[in-house]
Amino acid sequence: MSETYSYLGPSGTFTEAALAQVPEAAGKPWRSVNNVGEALDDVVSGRSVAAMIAIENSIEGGVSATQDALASIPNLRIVGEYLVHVQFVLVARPGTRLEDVRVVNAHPVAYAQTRTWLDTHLPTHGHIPATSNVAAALNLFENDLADAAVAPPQIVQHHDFEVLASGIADNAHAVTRFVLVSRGGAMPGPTGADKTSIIAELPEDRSGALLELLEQFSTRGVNLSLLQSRPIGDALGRYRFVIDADGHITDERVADALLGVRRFSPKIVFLGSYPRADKAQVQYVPRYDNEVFIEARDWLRGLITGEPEA
Ligand SMILES: O=C(O)C(=O)C[C@]1(C(=O)O)C=C[C@@H](O)C=C1
Repeated sequence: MSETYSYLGPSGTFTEAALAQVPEAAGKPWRSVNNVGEALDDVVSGRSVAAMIAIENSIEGGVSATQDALASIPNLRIVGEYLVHVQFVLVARPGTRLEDVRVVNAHPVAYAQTRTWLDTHLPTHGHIPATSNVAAALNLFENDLADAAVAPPQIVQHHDFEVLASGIADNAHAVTRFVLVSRGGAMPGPTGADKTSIIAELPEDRSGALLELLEQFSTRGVNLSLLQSRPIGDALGRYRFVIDADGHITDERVADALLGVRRFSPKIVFLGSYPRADKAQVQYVPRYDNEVFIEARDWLRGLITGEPEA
């Protein structure tokens, strides 16, 4: 079985920094890929044991390519979550001045996080998208399609770039959330500080369907940390919902909520239960404790089997 880990390269990306946080990946082969689809294809085909992919940025929101791929490729599991503080510099070929810059090469998510700075300092610039932040910078040495690139600050440690500006991110505290994705079957055990991710569709033409979806969680005391709609893509006005819920599928309240969603949603994709990156213990009120669900089930079973009530 493959021991390779796939990540968005080339070496030096934030995705690589996220993979460096995975103890099991240390000393194993790492494969640099060009996009999320290629990374997930490595996992599906068995070429890699897992892939690290960006799923959300604190400024730009959900990475739609990732969310859509996870919604449509069956049998994948998120097995871990990792956070990376992202910062950006504007680099160029040696000798370039800021006033020479007409076209900027940048990964779309990085571009969205540096827009205010770029619009202020280069109000007439054009933008060419790159496959990653590091690729954006290295492209400057490959061709002259762009004059500058948005790149991670560490890039200058390995390459001879002119740094035109530092700290160009719109928010100095931006964080990108990454997930490690493996094939179905893999599931880390509960730690008390877990997250469960699903993608669910709503029954069509039913008023209050979104409220009904949310009620499945609220009536079991399950907090949601992410709720995002993505177009299904087959018609205008049709959406699926990407949901992160606090807790592990083996927590009774989470399992019960998922059963509720399953009964009501025409399509639900279970993406996995995995430890939270921030290791924050899940908070819930005692009436949603495992024991309360178990006691209620035992009571019901007793009623059905005719056991005398205690
Ligand atoms: O990993 C990288 O460095 C990337 O270029 C990718 C990526 C992304 O896919 O969202 C990762 C983090 C940054 O927020 C911007 C871009």
